[in-house]
Amino acid sequence: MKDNAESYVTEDGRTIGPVVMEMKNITLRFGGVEAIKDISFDIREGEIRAIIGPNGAGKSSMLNVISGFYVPQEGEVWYKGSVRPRMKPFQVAQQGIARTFQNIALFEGMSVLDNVMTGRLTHMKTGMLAQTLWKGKAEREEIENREVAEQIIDFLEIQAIRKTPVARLPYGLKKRVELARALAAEPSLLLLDEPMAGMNVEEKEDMSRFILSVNDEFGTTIALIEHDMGVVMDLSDRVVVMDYGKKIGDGTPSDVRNNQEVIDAYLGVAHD
Ligand SMILES: Nc1ncnc2c1ncn2[C@@H]1O[C@H](COP(=O)(O)OP(=O)(O)OP(=O)(O)O)[C@@H](O)[C@H]1O
Repeated sequence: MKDNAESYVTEDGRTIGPVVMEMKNITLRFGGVEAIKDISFDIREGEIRAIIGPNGAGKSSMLNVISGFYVPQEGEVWYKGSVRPRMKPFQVAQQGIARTFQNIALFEGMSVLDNVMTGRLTHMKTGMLAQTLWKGKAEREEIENREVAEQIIDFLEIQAIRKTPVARLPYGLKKRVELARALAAEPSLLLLDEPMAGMNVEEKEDMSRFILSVNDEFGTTIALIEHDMGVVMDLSDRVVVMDYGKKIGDGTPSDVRNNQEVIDAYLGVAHD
């Protein structure tokens, strides 16, 4: 077990830094339903951390706690060394956290480029009044933001569709545009909500490759939730497994794969 402040180098030569986020004894209820039951785990800088589990395990609820959208009734979320208070979405973005959604949340009528540009909003310092008064400054800022958006479009290999309205794209490409928009915010922590859901094998392979490249090239810490155990095993450094709101496994993919409780949960073994 490594110390929280310690960095280490993985077998494939990537550096995993100290703990950036710590979930401490999180319990989340919706009325009488306990969606998360006293769960603790951490996320280290630079790692790919997956949260997996069968239907209704509590993964989406957990991602919403990580993103600050839900505030748990019990427990604390520590981020970059302090307890995180209740936050508004723009404050979450200012903390360097960006996310994608399971049910794609893009502006369908807008082009790919314009959608990616919306990811730059937190970086735009010039307000509406200032834009009128200092046109030159606003224009410079627009050019800078556009350059970042174009770089991300190149990185995710979607140049050919940059002017295409999102509504016309197949599902797999829409997911990639969502990833591009999240990356445009230049997050230090990227949250992915079932990034491979509904994809065919080829699209899943592409998405896996891009997730690995984002982590490798930009050093972005990635936390993702996924229903399908297989797809995240090759991708993740560490995996949390949830079932019925509880944590039933936490460790490297091989630790988790050999955990009998995890095997039972995925095979649908009856609970006492
Ligand atoms: N907004 C809500 N109001 C009431 N109950 C909720 C709400 N969100 C989730 N739940 C309940 O909490 C439990 C966990 O749901 P959650 O969506 O977090 O699981 P999940 O692992 O993401 O499932 P799936 O893989 O099917 O998306 C379920 O029993 C669900 O019905």
